[in-house]
Amino acid sequence: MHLAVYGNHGKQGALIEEHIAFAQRAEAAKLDFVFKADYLTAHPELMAKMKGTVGLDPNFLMAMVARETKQIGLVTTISTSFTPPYLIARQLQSLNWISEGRVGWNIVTSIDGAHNFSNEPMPSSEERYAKAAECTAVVKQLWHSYPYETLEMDGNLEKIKELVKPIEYEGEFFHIKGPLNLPMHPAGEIPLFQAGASDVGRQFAATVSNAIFAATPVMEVGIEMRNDLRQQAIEVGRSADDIRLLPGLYFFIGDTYEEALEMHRQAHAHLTLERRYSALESVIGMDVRHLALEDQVTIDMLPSKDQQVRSKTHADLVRRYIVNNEPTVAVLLARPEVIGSAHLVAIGTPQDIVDQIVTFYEEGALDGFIAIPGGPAKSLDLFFSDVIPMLVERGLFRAEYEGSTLRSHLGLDVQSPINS
Ligand SMILES: Cc1cc2nc3c(=O)[nH]c(=O)nc-3n(C[C@H](O)[C@H](O)[C@H](O)COP(=O)(O)O)c2cc1C
Repeated sequence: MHLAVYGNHGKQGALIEEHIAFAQRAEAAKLDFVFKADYLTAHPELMAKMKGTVGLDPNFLMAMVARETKQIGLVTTISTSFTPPYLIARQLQSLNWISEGRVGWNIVTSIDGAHNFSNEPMPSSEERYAKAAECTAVVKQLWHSYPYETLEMDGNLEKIKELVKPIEYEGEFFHIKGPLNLPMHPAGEIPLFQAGASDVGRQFAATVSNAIFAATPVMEVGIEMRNDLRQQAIEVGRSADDIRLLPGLYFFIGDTYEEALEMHRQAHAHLTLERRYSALESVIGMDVRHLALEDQVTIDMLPSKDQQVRSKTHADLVRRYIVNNEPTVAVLLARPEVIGSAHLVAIGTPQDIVDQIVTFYEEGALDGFIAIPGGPAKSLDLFFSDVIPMLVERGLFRAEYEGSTLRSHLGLDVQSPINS
């Protein structure tokens, strides 16, 4: 099982130290990687929650964390919609050298941000994925355009010229000559993650990525998505195990279930009814203000499937919940698909959380997870002190690292270390 943590817990003033301490704690627990999302727009809601530090460029942050850790993987997020592939290839390869092979790239097509890149209106999901596919292909070609072996040529210009070749890429979105100005790190190709699970998003992930960061609020969604991704991987000539489903696991852990539930209640206490209505409107374009809280939301009330939404993944999850449950307005407005990012919510004692993880794993709803800490510090403390050791004890998670690259933690083929 692959375990990771989502690091966005910087508080004003203690920002860098807090991120470093968090990563060091995750490393002591032998987690696969720390993960950082990234949004290229200012979200007042996030600013309020994270005290203004959430917008720190994750690449710079990971460079800092790399110097203060030794083994844990570092997965950073870069948008293919707004970042040129040469820059992406160079930044990631730089980070891979700085961290000695520990970097992973979370590929996002972005929900918004077009207004900050002279690119309004936001391109459609289909266009963003078409660009993502080209961008990723170019990035990989650039990485390979300057192979590691060049460093072993002892400055022999003729041999270097033979190895370092332009890529001469001509596509719909990009015209790029190359080669990259930085050699590939000997740890091998940087592992790819993808976030976005519409039909075209899944197809893209199944074709290129090693793992998908997913929002699977209920078990059936996880099982369906995992089976689909594995099947699609086979169809494009990969093996089913080449794609790993890693959902977000938003946890609230206490000594008792009641304590954990209270943590969850407090974490959502700021969400007024109006904010919940707006959240629903923003995800799915549906206004339920005219209904009473105890009224049922029925299938025929759903807006057209063809309307433009910010994220098909998130809109489909809300639609799916309404179709399957026809919930009351009150129940719908408390769902993680509406008030959160649709991640799986785990509330309870360490034993409850472990039981939930094991059930999902055994049912084939995940290959691991990216833990998203919720609640006060105690919740995170119990995650490290109790949940992880219990998973180790059950033989589901490593007690020690076997290597010191992200490829090694993910079980990908490991290249020979430098100078061996
Ligand atoms: C679990 C998850 C995490 C995401 N994280 C980010 C992120 O960090 N930054 C970002 O700009 N977009 C993020 N997105 C948005 C996706 O990149 C994508 O643009 C969006 O979901 C639309 O794609 P879709 O049509 O496949 O849903 C995330 C989406 C999902 C489902």
